[in-house]
Amino acid sequence: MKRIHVAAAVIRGADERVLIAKRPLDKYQGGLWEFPGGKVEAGEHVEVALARELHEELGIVVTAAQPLIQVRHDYPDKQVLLDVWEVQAFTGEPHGAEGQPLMWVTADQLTNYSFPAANQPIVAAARLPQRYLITPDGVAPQRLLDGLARALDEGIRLIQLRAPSLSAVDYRALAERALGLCEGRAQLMLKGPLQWAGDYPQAGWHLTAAQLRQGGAERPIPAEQWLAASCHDAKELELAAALGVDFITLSPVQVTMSHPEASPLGWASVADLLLGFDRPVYLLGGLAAVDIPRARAAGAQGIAAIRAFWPD
Ligand SMILES: Nc1nc2c([nH]c(=O)n2[C@@H]2O[C@H](COP(=O)(O)OP(=O)(O)OP(=O)(O)O)[C@@H](O)[C@H]2O)c(=O)[nH]1
Ligand SMILES: [Mg+2]
Repeated sequence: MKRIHVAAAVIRGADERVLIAKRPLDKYQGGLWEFPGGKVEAGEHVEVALARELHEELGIVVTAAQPLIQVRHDYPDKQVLLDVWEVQAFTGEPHGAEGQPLMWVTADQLTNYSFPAANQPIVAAARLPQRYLITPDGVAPQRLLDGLARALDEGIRLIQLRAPSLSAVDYRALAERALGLCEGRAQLMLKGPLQWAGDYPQAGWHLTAAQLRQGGAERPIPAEQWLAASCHDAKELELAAALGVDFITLSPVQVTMSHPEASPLGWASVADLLLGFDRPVYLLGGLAAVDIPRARAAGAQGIAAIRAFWPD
């Protein structure tokens, strides 16, 4: 069976809301919500197809778009490659040119709508920012919380509380305070034994590669809690996908000050590793905000960093 190449769009409105459309009842998967788009024609460039489909279905003209995520999915009767782009700017007022109902929803509200089975990673990608801040280790708790507050002011929306030099008791106390600070403003990811995850329903859990390698065959925490993992090679990507994580970090892309001994993957092998991996990926290791476009072009969600995103 030939895989059908589909161009689809996460369209951001002025208030960061996302446009979704209801598939007509007489179509394949009719009645489910979708990200507007359609099939790429033979020989057509995907960006051209995206612009054409959005003009046909919504009457808008795309003026700025960048790749968000690629998802391969096998339905019982067809195989699709969903090539999803984030549309940041367009002209015209979207309307359902084919009579399909439209809705603008916040990214977090996307989880309240029924999408085709292939869409789960797309919804995750639409909800996640481009920057993932990892906190520096060895910073006194009050200074760390002050830094976090400033990072939030600077627009950081996803944070991993990493403090390997703290005792379990001190880490948990810090986690409580950091959660209070992040409430309603950012998603906090915690690290540590999985048994702790139930104590922090607002937090996500970020697994180490060692936890991933020990892990079973089932997602260890509820779907409402974000689950992430640190990956370094093809084997760990495979384990992360099998466990059903929502997103990963892939490192080290370049040599970094925090892990000078690790040999870097380099951009070429990063792009190879990401081909066919259908969950949001943050590239990590010696990267900064200027590398985000390159990360996107390589198929990643964005960049994870300590130094580059810590407001010191
Ligand atoms: N546009 C779009 N298609 C999706 C999504 N998720 C998903 O599985 N698909 C699948 O990808 C394919 C896209 O086809 P489509 O029906 O939009 O194609 P099209 O606009 O060219 O329409 P037509 O060929 O039916 O006239 C369908 O098999 C659809 O089920 C999504 O979020 N958006
Ligand atoms: Mg369509």
